[in-house]
Amino acid sequence: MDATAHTPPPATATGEALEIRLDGVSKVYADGTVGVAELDLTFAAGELTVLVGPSGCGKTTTMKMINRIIEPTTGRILLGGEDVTRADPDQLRRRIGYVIQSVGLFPHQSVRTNVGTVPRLLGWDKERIRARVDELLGTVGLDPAVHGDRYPAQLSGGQRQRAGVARALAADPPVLLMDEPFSAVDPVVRERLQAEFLRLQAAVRKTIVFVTHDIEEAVRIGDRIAVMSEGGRVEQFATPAELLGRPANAFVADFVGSDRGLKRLAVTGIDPADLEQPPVLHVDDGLADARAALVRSGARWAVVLDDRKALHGWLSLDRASGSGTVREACRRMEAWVPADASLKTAFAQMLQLEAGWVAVLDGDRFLGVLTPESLHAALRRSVDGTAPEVAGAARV
Ligand SMILES: Nc1ncnc2c1ncn2[C@@H]1O[C@H](COP(=O)(O)OP(=O)(O)OP(=O)(O)O)[C@@H](O)[C@H]1O
Repeated sequence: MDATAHTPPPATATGEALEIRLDGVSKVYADGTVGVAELDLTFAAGELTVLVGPSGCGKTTTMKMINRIIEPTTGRILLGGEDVTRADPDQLRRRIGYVIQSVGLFPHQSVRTNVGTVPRLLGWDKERIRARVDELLGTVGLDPAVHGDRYPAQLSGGQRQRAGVARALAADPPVLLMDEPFSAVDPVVRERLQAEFLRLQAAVRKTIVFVTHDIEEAVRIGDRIAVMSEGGRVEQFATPAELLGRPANAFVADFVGSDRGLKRLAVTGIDPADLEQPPVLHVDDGLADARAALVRSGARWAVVLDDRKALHGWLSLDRASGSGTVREACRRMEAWVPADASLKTAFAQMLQLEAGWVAVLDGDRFLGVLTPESLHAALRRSVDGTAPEVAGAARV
Protein backbone atom coordinates (compact mmCIF):
# COMPACT_ATOMS: atom_id res chain seq x y z
CA MET A 1 0.00 0.00 0.00
CA ASP A 2 1.08 3.58 -0.36
CA ALA A 3 -0.26 5.23 2.75
CA THR A 4 0.99 8.64 1.60
CA ALA A 5 -1.39 8.57 -1.35
CA HIS A 6 -4.41 8.68 0.90
CA THR A 7 -5.73 11.35 3.18
CA PRO A 8 -4.90 10.57 6.79
CA PRO A 9 -7.76 10.38 9.25
CA PRO A 10 -8.55 13.84 10.64
CA ALA A 11 -6.98 14.61 13.99
CA THR A 12 -9.95 15.29 16.21
CA ALA A 13 -9.97 16.54 19.75
CA THR A 14 -10.52 12.98 20.96
CA GLY A 15 -7.87 11.62 18.63
CA GLU A 16 -4.99 13.82 19.69
CA ALA A 17 -2.04 11.82 20.94
CA LEU A 18 -1.70 11.64 24.71
CA GLU A 19 1.27 10.94 26.94
CA ILE A 20 1.13 7.68 28.89
CA ARG A 21 2.86 7.58 32.26
CA LEU A 22 3.43 4.52 34.40
CA ASP A 23 4.09 5.55 37.95
CA GLY A 24 5.48 2.87 40.29
CA VAL A 25 3.48 0.16 38.52
CA SER A 26 3.85 -3.47 39.64
CA LYS A 27 2.14 -6.72 38.71
CA VAL A 28 2.34 -9.71 40.98
CA TYR A 29 0.41 -12.68 39.56
CA ALA A 30 -1.77 -14.93 41.74
CA ASP A 31 0.98 -17.56 41.95
CA GLY A 32 3.44 -14.96 43.25
CA THR A 33 5.30 -14.41 39.95
CA VAL A 34 6.48 -10.84 39.69
CA GLY A 35 5.71 -9.83 36.11
CA VAL A 36 6.73 -6.21 36.58
CA ALA A 37 8.12 -4.48 39.66
CA GLU A 38 7.93 -0.77 40.49
CA LEU A 39 8.04 0.45 36.91
CA ASP A 40 8.29 4.15 36.10
CA LEU A 41 8.07 4.82 32.38
CA THR A 42 6.78 7.68 30.25
CA PHE A 43 5.62 7.20 26.66
CA ALA A 44 5.77 10.60 24.95
CA ALA A 45 2.70 11.83 23.08
CA GLY A 46 2.87 11.10 19.36
CA GLU A 47 5.95 8.87 19.65
CA LEU A 48 6.36 5.20 18.90
CA THR A 49 8.01 3.54 21.89
CA VAL A 50 9.17 -0.04 21.62
CA LEU A 51 9.37 -2.44 24.56
CA VAL A 52 11.97 -5.03 23.74
CA GLY A 53 13.64 -7.76 25.77
CA PRO A 54 14.02 -11.50 26.18
CA SER A 55 11.05 -13.82 26.59
CA GLY A 56 9.30 -13.49 29.92
CA CYS A 57 10.80 -10.12 30.89
CA GLY A 58 7.39 -8.47 31.30
CA LYS A 59 6.80 -6.63 28.01
CA THR A 60 3.28 -7.94 27.46
CA THR A 61 2.38 -7.51 31.11
CA THR A 62 3.49 -3.86 30.91
CA MET A 63 1.49 -3.22 27.77
CA LYS A 64 -1.69 -4.99 28.87
CA MET A 65 -1.77 -3.00 32.08
CA ILE A 66 -2.20 0.16 29.99
CA ASN A 67 -5.58 -0.98 28.65
CA ARG A 68 -6.32 -2.92 31.85
CA ILE A 69 -6.50 -6.36 30.24
CA ILE A 70 -4.15 -7.03 33.14
CA GLU A 71 -4.89 -5.13 36.34
CA PRO A 72 -1.84 -3.59 38.00
CA THR A 73 -1.25 -4.69 41.58
CA THR A 74 0.15 -1.33 42.64
CA GLY A 75 0.94 2.04 41.06
CA ARG A 76 -0.83 4.48 38.79
CA ILE A 77 -1.29 4.78 35.04
CA LEU A 78 -1.87 8.28 33.68
CA LEU A 79 -3.27 8.96 30.22
CA GLY A 80 -2.70 12.59 29.27
CA GLY A 81 -2.32 13.34 32.99
CA GLU A 82 -5.63 11.60 33.90
CA ASP A 83 -5.37 8.68 36.29
CA VAL A 84 -7.06 5.76 34.51
CA THR A 85 -6.08 3.11 37.03
CA ARG A 86 -9.63 2.98 38.30
CA ALA A 87 -11.45 4.07 35.11
CA ASP A 88 -14.11 1.82 33.62
CA PRO A 89 -12.09 -0.73 31.57
CA ASP A 90 -14.61 -0.83 28.67
CA GLN A 91 -14.62 2.95 28.33
CA LEU A 92 -10.85 2.98 28.55
CA ARG A 93 -10.42 0.36 25.81
CA ARG A 94 -12.50 2.38 23.36
CA ARG A 95 -9.87 5.11 23.66
CA ILE A 96 -7.01 2.71 23.07
CA GLY A 97 -6.46 0.92 19.76
CA TYR A 98 -5.09 -2.60 20.14
CA VAL A 99 -3.31 -4.70 17.51
CA ILE A 100 -2.07 -8.18 18.31
CA GLN A 101 -0.05 -10.81 16.49
CA SER A 102 -2.99 -13.03 15.62
CA VAL A 103 -4.87 -9.86 14.57
CA GLY A 104 -7.96 -10.89 16.49
CA LEU A 105 -10.41 -10.10 13.69
CA PHE A 106 -13.83 -11.63 14.26
CA PRO A 107 -13.88 -14.56 11.78
CA HIS A 108 -17.62 -14.46 11.07
CA GLN A 109 -17.75 -10.76 10.33
CA SER A 110 -16.76 -9.03 7.12
CA VAL A 111 -13.69 -6.79 7.06
CA ARG A 112 -16.01 -3.77 7.00
CA THR A 113 -17.93 -4.92 10.07
CA ASN A 114 -14.69 -5.74 11.87
CA VAL A 115 -13.19 -2.31 11.19
CA GLY A 116 -16.39 -0.58 12.32
CA THR A 117 -16.46 -2.35 15.71
CA VAL A 118 -15.48 0.51 18.00
CA PRO A 119 -17.39 3.26 16.13
CA ARG A 120 -20.51 1.01 16.47
CA LEU A 121 -19.89 0.65 20.20
CA LEU A 122 -19.55 4.42 20.39
CA GLY A 123 -22.96 4.80 18.75
CA TRP A 124 -21.88 6.49 15.51
CA ASP A 125 -24.58 6.55 12.83
CA LYS A 126 -24.37 4.11 9.92
CA GLU A 127 -23.31 6.63 7.28
CA ARG A 128 -20.50 7.99 9.40
CA ILE A 129 -19.24 4.48 10.17
CA ARG A 130 -19.32 3.48 6.52
CA ALA A 131 -17.44 6.60 5.43
CA ARG A 132 -14.83 6.16 8.16
CA VAL A 133 -14.34 2.44 7.42
CA ASP A 134 -13.89 3.02 3.68
CA GLU A 135 -11.49 5.89 4.33
CA LEU A 136 -9.41 3.77 6.71
CA LEU A 137 -9.31 0.72 4.45
CA GLY A 138 -7.91 3.01 1.77
CA THR A 139 -5.37 4.42 4.21
CA VAL A 140 -3.99 0.98 5.03
CA GLY A 141 -3.95 -0.05 1.38
CA LEU A 142 -7.05 -2.25 1.16
CA ASP A 143 -9.59 -1.49 -1.54
CA PRO A 144 -13.01 -1.23 0.18
CA ALA A 145 -14.76 -2.43 -3.00
CA VAL A 146 -12.54 -5.51 -3.24
CA HIS A 147 -11.75 -6.41 0.37
CA GLY A 148 -14.51 -4.72 2.37
CA ASP A 149 -17.03 -7.57 2.14
CA ARG A 150 -14.57 -10.41 2.50
CA TYR A 151 -14.18 -12.45 5.64
CA PRO A 152 -10.80 -12.56 7.42
CA ALA A 153 -10.09 -16.08 6.13
CA GLN A 154 -10.30 -14.73 2.56
CA LEU A 155 -7.38 -12.34 3.11
CA SER A 156 -3.62 -12.91 3.05
CA GLY A 157 -1.68 -12.63 6.31
CA GLY A 158 -0.44 -9.15 5.40
CA GLN A 159 -3.94 -8.00 4.42
CA ARG A 160 -5.35 -9.31 7.69
CA GLN A 161 -2.67 -7.35 9.53
CA ARG A 162 -3.63 -4.19 7.63
CA ALA A 163 -7.30 -4.76 8.48
CA GLY A 164 -6.26 -5.15 12.14
CA VAL A 165 -4.45 -1.81 12.02
CA ALA A 166 -7.49 -0.18 10.36
CA ARG A 167 -9.75 -1.55 13.08
CA ALA A 168 -7.45 -0.25 15.82
CA LEU A 169 -7.46 3.23 14.25
CA ALA A 170 -11.20 3.33 13.47
CA ALA A 171 -12.34 5.61 16.28
CA ASP A 172 -9.19 7.73 15.99
CA PRO A 173 -7.93 6.72 19.44
CA PRO A 174 -5.15 8.79 21.02
CA VAL A 175 -3.20 5.66 21.92
CA LEU A 176 -2.32 2.47 20.07
CA LEU A 177 -0.96 -0.70 21.69
CA MET A 178 0.70 -3.19 19.37
CA ASP A 179 1.78 -6.62 20.60
CA GLU A 180 4.20 -8.25 18.13
CA PRO A 181 1.84 -7.22 15.32
CA PHE A 182 4.10 -8.21 12.43
CA SER A 183 5.63 -11.42 13.73
CA ALA A 184 3.13 -13.80 12.09
CA VAL A 185 4.08 -12.82 8.53
CA ASP A 186 7.19 -13.74 6.57
CA PRO A 187 10.25 -11.44 6.74
CA VAL A 188 9.64 -9.79 3.35
CA VAL A 189 6.00 -8.94 4.11
CA ARG A 190 7.05 -7.87 7.60
CA GLU A 191 9.51 -5.29 6.27
CA ARG A 192 6.89 -3.96 3.91
CA LEU A 193 4.28 -3.72 6.66
CA GLN A 194 6.79 -1.95 8.91
CA ALA A 195 7.56 0.61 6.20
CA GLU A 196 3.87 1.18 5.47
CA PHE A 197 3.11 1.48 9.13
CA LEU A 198 5.83 4.09 9.64
CA ARG A 199 4.42 6.17 6.81
CA LEU A 200 1.00 5.89 8.38
CA GLN A 201 2.35 6.88 11.80
CA ALA A 202 4.10 9.91 10.25
CA ALA A 203 0.62 11.04 9.19
CA VAL A 204 -1.46 10.14 12.25
CA ARG A 205 1.13 10.62 15.03
CA LYS A 206 -0.44 8.40 17.67
CA THR A 207 1.18 7.52 20.96
CA ILE A 208 2.19 3.94 20.27
CA VAL A 209 3.49 1.27 22.60
CA PHE A 210 4.92 -1.55 20.51
CA VAL A 211 6.10 -4.88 21.94
CA THR A 212 8.62 -7.04 20.14
CA HIS A 213 11.47 -9.38 21.03
CA ASP A 214 13.23 -8.49 17.77
CA ILE A 215 15.91 -5.81 18.20
CA GLU A 216 16.15 -5.29 14.42
CA GLU A 217 12.46 -4.40 14.34
CA ALA A 218 12.84 -2.19 17.42
CA VAL A 219 15.62 -0.04 15.96
CA ARG A 220 13.90 0.18 12.61
CA ILE A 221 10.57 1.47 13.83
CA GLY A 222 11.08 2.97 17.29
CA ASP A 223 11.40 6.65 18.13
CA ARG A 224 12.50 5.39 21.52
CA ILE A 225 13.25 1.94 22.87
CA ALA A 226 13.00 0.48 26.37
CA VAL A 227 15.23 -2.57 26.74
CA MET A 228 13.77 -4.69 29.53
CA SER A 229 15.15 -7.54 31.61
CA GLU A 230 13.41 -9.99 33.94
CA GLY A 231 10.82 -8.52 36.26
CA GLY A 232 10.07 -5.64 33.90
CA ARG A 233 13.31 -3.82 34.78
CA VAL A 234 14.21 -1.14 32.26
CA GLU A 235 17.91 -1.50 31.50
CA GLN A 236 18.01 1.41 29.06
CA PHE A 237 15.46 3.84 27.63
CA ALA A 238 16.92 5.64 24.64
CA THR A 239 16.66 6.47 20.95
CA PRO A 240 17.81 3.73 18.56
CA ALA A 241 21.06 5.56 17.78
CA GLU A 242 21.87 6.09 21.46
CA LEU A 243 21.08 2.49 22.27
CA LEU A 244 23.30 1.15 19.51
CA GLY A 245 26.03 3.75 20.02
CA ARG A 246 26.18 3.65 23.78
CA PRO A 247 24.63 0.59 25.37
CA ALA A 248 24.17 1.40 29.07
CA ASN A 249 25.54 -1.91 30.35
CA ALA A 250 26.62 -5.44 29.41
CA PHE A 251 23.02 -6.71 29.30
CA VAL A 252 22.02 -4.12 26.69
CA ALA A 253 25.27 -4.54 24.72
CA ASP A 254 24.65 -8.27 24.58
CA PHE A 255 21.01 -7.85 23.62
CA VAL A 256 21.63 -5.39 20.78
CA GLY A 257 24.33 -7.68 19.40
CA SER A 258 27.96 -7.42 18.40
CA ASP A 259 26.99 -6.03 14.98
CA ARG A 260 25.48 -2.94 16.55
CA GLY A 261 27.86 -0.72 14.55
CA LEU A 262 26.25 -1.99 11.36
CA LYS A 263 22.76 -1.61 12.77
CA ARG A 264 23.63 1.97 13.68
CA LEU A 265 24.14 2.84 10.03
CA ALA A 266 20.40 2.45 9.50
CA VAL A 267 19.41 4.94 12.18
CA THR A 268 22.06 7.62 11.65
CA GLY A 269 21.33 10.48 9.30
CA ILE A 270 23.68 12.44 7.09
CA ASP A 271 25.10 15.54 8.76
CA PRO A 272 26.04 18.33 6.31
CA ALA A 273 29.20 18.79 8.43
CA ASP A 274 30.38 15.33 7.34
CA LEU A 275 30.15 16.03 3.62
CA GLU A 276 33.24 16.61 1.55
CA GLN A 277 33.34 19.32 -1.10
CA PRO A 278 35.07 18.22 -4.30
CA PRO A 279 35.96 20.80 -6.97
CA VAL A 280 32.90 22.02 -8.86
CA LEU A 281 32.69 22.59 -12.62
CA HIS A 282 29.92 24.13 -14.70
CA VAL A 283 28.46 22.15 -17.63
CA ASP A 284 29.50 24.87 -20.09
CA ASP A 285 33.12 25.17 -18.88
CA GLY A 286 35.74 24.36 -21.51
CA LEU A 287 37.63 21.10 -21.01
CA ALA A 288 41.02 22.86 -20.99
CA ASP A 289 39.91 25.10 -18.14
CA ALA A 290 38.37 22.12 -16.35
CA ARG A 291 41.67 20.24 -16.57
CA ALA A 292 43.59 23.24 -15.24
CA ALA A 293 41.15 23.55 -12.32
CA LEU A 294 41.50 19.85 -11.47
CA VAL A 295 45.29 19.94 -11.63
CA ARG A 296 45.36 23.11 -9.52
CA SER A 297 43.22 21.53 -6.78
CA GLY A 298 45.09 18.23 -6.89
CA ALA A 299 41.75 16.38 -7.28
CA ARG A 300 41.15 13.43 -9.61
CA TRP A 301 37.55 14.34 -10.34
CA ALA A 302 35.00 17.11 -9.97
CA VAL A 303 31.23 17.35 -9.81
CA VAL A 304 29.45 19.10 -12.66
CA LEU A 305 26.56 21.43 -11.89
CA ASP A 306 24.18 23.38 -14.11
CA ASP A 307 22.97 26.97 -13.80
CA ARG A 308 20.54 26.04 -11.01
CA LYS A 309 23.33 24.34 -9.04
CA ALA A 310 21.61 21.04 -9.76
CA LEU A 311 23.81 18.00 -10.21
CA HIS A 312 24.51 17.23 -13.85
CA GLY A 313 27.25 14.59 -13.54
CA TRP A 314 30.93 14.19 -12.80
CA LEU A 315 34.17 14.54 -14.70
CA SER A 316 37.37 12.59 -14.05
CA LEU A 317 40.82 13.97 -14.80
CA ASP A 318 41.46 11.39 -17.54
CA ARG A 319 38.43 12.65 -19.52
CA ALA A 320 39.32 16.31 -19.09
CA SER A 321 41.29 16.68 -22.30
CA GLY A 322 40.84 17.89 -25.86
CA SER A 323 38.54 20.66 -27.00
CA GLY A 324 34.84 20.92 -26.27
CA THR A 325 32.95 21.44 -23.05
CA VAL A 326 32.48 19.58 -19.83
CA ARG A 327 28.92 18.76 -20.89
CA GLU A 328 30.20 16.45 -23.64
CA ALA A 329 32.81 14.65 -21.54
CA CYS A 330 31.16 14.27 -18.15
CA ARG A 331 29.40 11.17 -16.93
CA ARG A 332 26.05 10.70 -15.28
CA MET A 333 26.11 10.45 -11.51
CA GLU A 334 24.56 7.12 -10.58
CA ALA A 335 25.46 7.12 -6.90
CA TRP A 336 23.43 9.67 -5.02
CA VAL A 337 21.10 9.80 -2.03
CA PRO A 338 18.64 12.41 -0.72
CA ALA A 339 19.77 14.47 2.26
CA ASP A 340 17.33 12.72 4.62
CA ALA A 341 18.64 9.23 3.81
CA SER A 342 20.36 7.07 6.39
CA LEU A 343 24.08 6.26 6.30
CA LYS A 344 23.03 2.69 5.53
CA THR A 345 21.31 3.79 2.33
CA ALA A 346 24.40 5.80 1.36
CA PHE A 347 26.70 2.88 2.13
CA ALA A 348 24.47 0.48 0.18
CA GLN A 349 24.65 2.78 -2.86
CA MET A 350 28.41 2.86 -2.58
CA LEU A 351 28.66 -0.93 -2.48
CA GLN A 352 26.05 -1.62 -5.13
CA LEU A 353 27.54 0.79 -7.66
CA GLU A 354 31.14 0.18 -6.59
CA ALA A 355 31.42 3.95 -6.23
CA GLY A 356 34.16 5.63 -4.20
CA TRP A 357 31.73 8.37 -3.19
CA VAL A 358 28.05 9.19 -3.10
CA ALA A 359 26.55 12.59 -3.89
CA VAL A 360 24.05 14.00 -1.40
CA LEU A 361 21.20 16.02 -2.85
CA ASP A 362 18.52 18.27 -1.43
CA GLY A 363 15.90 17.94 -4.17
CA ASP A 364 18.28 18.21 -7.12
CA ARG A 365 20.58 20.72 -5.41
CA PHE A 366 24.07 19.33 -4.78
CA LEU A 367 25.16 19.48 -1.12
CA GLY A 368 28.44 17.53 -1.13
CA VAL A 369 29.70 13.96 -1.22
CA LEU A 370 30.09 11.15 1.25
CA THR A 371 33.26 9.06 0.98
CA PRO A 372 34.19 5.95 3.01
CA GLU A 373 36.23 8.26 5.28
CA SER A 374 33.39 10.72 5.85
CA LEU A 375 30.98 7.81 6.41
CA HIS A 376 33.29 6.54 9.11
CA ALA A 377 33.54 10.00 10.67
CA ALA A 378 29.72 10.26 10.61
CA LEU A 379 29.40 6.93 12.42
CA ARG A 380 31.84 8.07 15.09
CA ARG A 381 29.74 11.19 15.58
CA SER A 382 26.69 9.01 16.11
CA VAL A 383 28.48 7.47 19.12
CA ASP A 384 29.08 10.82 20.77
CA GLY A 385 25.46 11.70 20.11
CA THR A 386 26.04 14.69 17.82
CA ALA A 387 25.00 13.03 14.55
CA PRO A 388 21.39 13.48 13.43
CA GLU A 389 19.04 10.52 13.58
CA VAL A 390 16.90 9.71 10.59
CA ALA A 391 13.13 9.87 10.95
CA GLY A 392 11.42 6.49 11.28
CA ALA A 393 9.98 6.48 7.77
CA ALA A 394 13.44 6.97 6.19
CA ARG A 395 14.87 3.93 7.95
CA VAL A 396 13.10 1.21 6.03
N1 LIG B 1 -1.22 -15.24 34.23
C1 LIG B 1 0.02 -15.39 34.70
N2 LIG B 1 0.26 -16.05 35.85
C2 LIG B 1 1.50 -16.18 36.34
N3 LIG B 1 2.61 -15.69 35.74
C3 LIG B 1 2.44 -15.02 34.59
C4 LIG B 1 1.14 -14.84 34.00
N4 LIG B 1 1.30 -14.15 32.85
C5 LIG B 1 2.62 -13.90 32.72
N5 LIG B 1 3.30 -14.44 33.77
C6 LIG B 1 4.75 -14.38 34.02
O1 LIG B 1 5.13 -13.01 34.11
C7 LIG B 1 6.41 -12.82 33.51
C8 LIG B 1 6.29 -11.77 32.41
O2 LIG B 1 5.48 -12.28 31.36
P1 LIG B 1 5.16 -11.46 30.03
O3 LIG B 1 4.16 -12.23 29.26
O4 LIG B 1 4.83 -10.07 30.40
O5 LIG B 1 6.58 -11.48 29.31
P2 LIG B 1 7.01 -11.06 27.84
O6 LIG B 1 8.24 -10.24 28.01
O7 LIG B 1 5.88 -10.43 27.14
O8 LIG B 1 7.39 -12.44 27.18
P3 LIG B 1 7.31 -13.00 25.68
O9 LIG B 1 8.30 -12.24 24.87
O10 LIG B 1 7.69 -14.45 25.83
O11 LIG B 1 5.90 -12.82 25.23
C9 LIG B 1 6.85 -14.19 33.00
O12 LIG B 1 7.69 -14.78 33.97
C10 LIG B 1 5.55 -14.96 32.90
O13 LIG B 1 5.76 -16.33 33.07
